Amino acid sequence: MLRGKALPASTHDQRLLDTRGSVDWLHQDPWRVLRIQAEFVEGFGLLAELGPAVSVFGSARLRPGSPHYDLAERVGRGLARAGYAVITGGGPGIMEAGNKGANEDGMSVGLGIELPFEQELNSHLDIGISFRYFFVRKTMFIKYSQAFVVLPGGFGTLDELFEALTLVQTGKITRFPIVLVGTEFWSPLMDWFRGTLAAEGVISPDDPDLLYLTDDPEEVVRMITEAHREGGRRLEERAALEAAEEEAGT
Ligand SMILES: CC(C)=CCNc1ncnc2c1ncn2[C@@H]1O[C@H](COP(=O)(O)O)[C@@H](O)[C@H]1O
Repeated sequence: MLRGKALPASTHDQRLLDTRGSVDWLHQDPWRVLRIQAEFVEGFGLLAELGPAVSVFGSARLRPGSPHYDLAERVGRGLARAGYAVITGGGPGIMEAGNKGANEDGMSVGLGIELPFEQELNSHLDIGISFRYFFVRKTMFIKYSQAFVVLPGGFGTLDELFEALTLVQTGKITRFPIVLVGTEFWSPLMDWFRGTLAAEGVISPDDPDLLYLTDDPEEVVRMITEAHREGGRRLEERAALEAAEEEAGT
């Protein structure tokens, strides 16, 4: 309820119907909420029936010919052949390589981001969506994939890695393997986790074990499928135990 001086100078109807007015309001936060909502609706709608999927992250800057590009392509192919859709940021570099590998044998998805410079989704996609908001896009990666594979990359890649790691560490997502590909690139980070973060007591000693580390695309697929199989088995065991307890009246 609004009274007296709190009353606005015009009504919602007036502002809707008066097309001659200023359009500054288009850029105000209440309107943005609807755009944000629209991005969620579009993303949820397009991805709802995707099936099992793995997100592949890595540098936008590495080009064909780089060993990491080649590795990402092989990872994408392996995941697709194992029945996983591959989701990337839809851009160039490692993202493009992951999509390219997946495209022939499975579903290839790109969740792009609007950037200050012109940027197109790569051409190896079955489903491509461009987001305005980073946080909406990040929700899609987490919601629609069951594992993250992280190849060498810069700040964008680290942001995606640390978000998933925090969600797993705090129990917000479970049965969610995170695989780092590129032992030479990632080992210094793992050493820092153990030698500094765990040693200083700012993470638990076993937190670094939340990450798998490998150079082998086949092992990436094996680690993910085994983690999912193991997680599924544990869920079934728990359900059976609960059913038995219920039957016994305990
Ligand atoms: C050439 C160039 C800089 C293009 C940027 N174009 C991009 N298009 C889509 N996703 C991106 C882009 N840049 C960063 N990202 C996101 O951040 C990660 C890569 O960032 P970086 O290059 O490691 O830090 C990707 O996994 C992706 O999800």
